[in-house]
Amino acid sequence: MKAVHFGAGNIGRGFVGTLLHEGGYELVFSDVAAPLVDALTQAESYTVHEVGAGGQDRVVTNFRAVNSSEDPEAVADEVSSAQVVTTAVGPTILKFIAPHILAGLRRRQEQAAPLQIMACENALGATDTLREHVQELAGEEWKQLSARAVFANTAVDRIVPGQPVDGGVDVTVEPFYEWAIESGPLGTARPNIPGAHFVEDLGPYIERKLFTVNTGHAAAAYLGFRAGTEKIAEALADESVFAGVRAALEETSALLVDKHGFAPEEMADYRETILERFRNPELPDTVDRVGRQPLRKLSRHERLIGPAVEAEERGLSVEGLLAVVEAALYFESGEDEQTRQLQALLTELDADALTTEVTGLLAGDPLFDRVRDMVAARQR
Ligand SMILES: NC(=O)c1ccc[n+]([C@@H]2O[C@H](COP(=O)([O-])OP(=O)(O)OC[C@H]3O[C@@H](n4cnc5c(N)ncnc54)[C@H](O)[C@@H]3O)[C@@H](O)[C@H]2O)c1
Ligand SMILES: O=P(O)(O)OC[C@@H](O)[C@@H](O)[C@H](O)[C@H](O)CO
Repeated sequence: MKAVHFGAGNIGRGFVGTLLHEGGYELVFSDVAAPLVDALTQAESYTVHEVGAGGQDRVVTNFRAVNSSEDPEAVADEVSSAQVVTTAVGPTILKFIAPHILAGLRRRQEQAAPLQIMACENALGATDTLREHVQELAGEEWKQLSARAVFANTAVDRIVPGQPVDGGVDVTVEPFYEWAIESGPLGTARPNIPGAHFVEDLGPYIERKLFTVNTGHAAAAYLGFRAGTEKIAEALADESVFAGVRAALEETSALLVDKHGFAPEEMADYRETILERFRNPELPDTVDRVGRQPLRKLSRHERLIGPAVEAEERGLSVEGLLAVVEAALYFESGEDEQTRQLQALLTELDADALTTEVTGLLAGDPLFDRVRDMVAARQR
């Protein structure tokens, strides 16, 4: 069995690749970062160091790496004969993966079992997005090719911090992980991924993950940066940051209970586990990494504005979430391009235009006025 994984970065090596290896797949990493591809090509194994309570070292072997910029033909060949394709490249990069998948499907033998494709990104319906890109590229040809692949949405959860530049290909991760996969598209031929669970309706799971783990994380990063902290664990140790994270998460939990029927006690336990994970003192995670790409994180259906609008529409509290949105406007940490772009937009656009450009809210929408007022205050 062979799996091709696009994106050999933090979560690619530290989670997706690890579980595919443990599930018995021969692993082919595909990435565009030449030094990373070279390092993986030279390594016979790498070690995933789980740090924190219950953590152990796991060794990954039986992999190779291909540079998809330099050798797209080799990538198409690998995809054509794989059983599984996964991605962890970032939601905005999926459009660049689509041509490789299409090229692989064109070469795939017609009688082969359908290729199982799963995008492991922090976004709602990421695999659907990838399928739409492939389908759009294929045009009319999709009628012949569509039976050669199945596309299943997934929700993946494991905190994998940025790794030291000179740290080689080993990865430091937290011990916790969760991987939920939409079962419908796969039928009975499920991929062999240890610990993954298959669910009929992924919607509630991905929303619970994004609107708790990722909303809470964003809160820790944006409130933590304003409080002068660099590490996520340090941010949580600051009482006012902790209170702000907790307030935002109580609001998203109330929404998830109301919308999906999760039990309030189950949500309270889920929240506490997550706060404990954020506080892991051995995990070297930073506000830079967790707050990266604030334009994506502030967009209409993402982890802050998304749940805030739905909560407002249901008459639920949104004060904690709006406090995080406000803090995000002050985020200037790290080398990230979108962080620079947000600060530039704050000087270039007026408050109404910026609110719509960044959050997707239109004048008259719930919360537009409140967000616009926060933007205007930031610009004064
Ligand atoms: N790190 C985490 O804790 C975590 C957890 C769950 C989900 N995720 C999600 O996984 C995705 C990746 O996150 P990450 O933290 O591993 O980021 P990362 O930057 O460490 O890894 C991304 C990798 O993708 C590669 N890449 C970029 N463009 C590419 C292309 N066109 N083709 C192939 N590879 C390409 C990069 O070179 C890099 O190695 C994101 O969607 C993120 O939200 C991350
Ligand atoms: O990857 P992003 O930028 O969407 O979000 C940053 C972190 O919140 C995220 O990577 C978490 O560590 C991860 O989602 C935990 O499962």
